[in-house]
Amino acid sequence: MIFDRMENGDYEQIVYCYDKTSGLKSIIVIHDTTLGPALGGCRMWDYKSEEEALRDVMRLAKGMTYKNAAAGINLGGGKSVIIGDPRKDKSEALFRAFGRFVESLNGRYITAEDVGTKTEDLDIVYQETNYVVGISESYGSSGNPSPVTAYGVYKSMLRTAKEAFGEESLKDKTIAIQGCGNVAYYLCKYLKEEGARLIVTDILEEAIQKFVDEFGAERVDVDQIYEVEADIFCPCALGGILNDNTIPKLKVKAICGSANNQLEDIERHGQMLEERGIIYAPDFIVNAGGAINVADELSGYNRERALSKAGNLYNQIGLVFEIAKRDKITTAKAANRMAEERIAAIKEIHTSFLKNEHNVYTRRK
Ligand SMILES: NC(=O)C1=CN([C@@H]2O[C@H](COP(=O)(O)OP(=O)(O)OC[C@H]3O[C@@H](n4cnc5c(N)ncnc54)[C@H](O)[C@@H]3O)[C@@H](O)[C@H]2O)C=CC1
Ligand SMILES: O=C(O)CCC(=O)C(=O)O
Repeated sequence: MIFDRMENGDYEQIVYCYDKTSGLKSIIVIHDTTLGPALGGCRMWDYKSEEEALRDVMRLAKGMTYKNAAAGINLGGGKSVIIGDPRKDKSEALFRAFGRFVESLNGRYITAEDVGTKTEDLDIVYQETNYVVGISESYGSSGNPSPVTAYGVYKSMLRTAKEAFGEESLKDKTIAIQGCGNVAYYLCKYLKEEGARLIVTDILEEAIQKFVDEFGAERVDVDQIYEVEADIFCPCALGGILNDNTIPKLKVKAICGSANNQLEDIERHGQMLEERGIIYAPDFIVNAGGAINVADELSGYNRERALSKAGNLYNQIGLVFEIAKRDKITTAKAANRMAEERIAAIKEIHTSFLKNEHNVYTRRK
């Protein structure tokens, strides 16, 4: 069955990694390496089943192919998951064991952070492999990608507001934020400065409290976030949250957030949003700042350059809105089209033989 799923989604490689002593159970998925080695973070989550973990990592890996392609990054798409509770199951041995499996792929997969993993975890991974980005700045790396991701989300939200409300200001706009984590935190700094009103939720009480205290945000229960009266819904937690149950509840004019894979079904739920007159800013365009930031490391990290490229997501989102209107398709489809066209074009120029094939990884200083 797994080969059927790989064939249907055009996946290159799935690697199951197990280490008895550390208890590591991890899945690394390489979706597509047309543009270069597969880049994507490592998520640590307490999945209820192996199937749930596999489904998540396959969706995330494919999303990275599209994200990197649309953002103009010369890298393919991959992702990994570690099955376990990030609050209880982390250890040095676990992350070193994971690092050894990443190393065994010899550069076909480059890991980074995602939900449940942090810069300090990746510093441990770095003990075993060079194929890791977003480690501590003291190693000459780019550090935590979340501030740059948040900047890209903020710029994308300005462009989305222009599309939805006719002006790019977020002043006095109400933003409903799902997930009070890393990206949401840095994003809220911008939103607060703009004079937006914030409504937040999280499954963790302490995470919410920080946003209430620091940003004066209003809190709601986890399920209420879909029903609040707001201008923009900003998903910053996990994926699959725009679905048959939630879309009919939404009372917003636009959606723009950092979470990966927000639409449970790209075709159907993209269409449902369109029919409800809700402007959807496709997730993998909006949240590409993180990938842009860590990918920049591979050519000798420069913060200003990374921020400037993340800021350009304002224009990228604008382009997606234009393509959607021009081709009379949903914004979700327009974003996919943009990525697919770039991959197809680059594949074409890769047909001729080059002795020293240019490898982006070797450019790292
Ligand atoms: N950190 C980065 O630079 C990037 C993050 N992303 C995506 O953005 C999203 C957020 O990432 P981070 O802020 O780094 O993660 P994080 O782990 O710091 O924050 C996620 C927050 O969501 C909360 N959460 C989980 N399930 C929830 C639910 N059902 N309802 C409400 N809250 C819930 C968690 O308790 C946590 O506080 C993820 O989907 C991630 O894949 C995408 C690109 C880059
Ligand atoms: O932002 C990162 O940490 C690396 C890229 C990634 O995994 C993502 O954008 O989801």
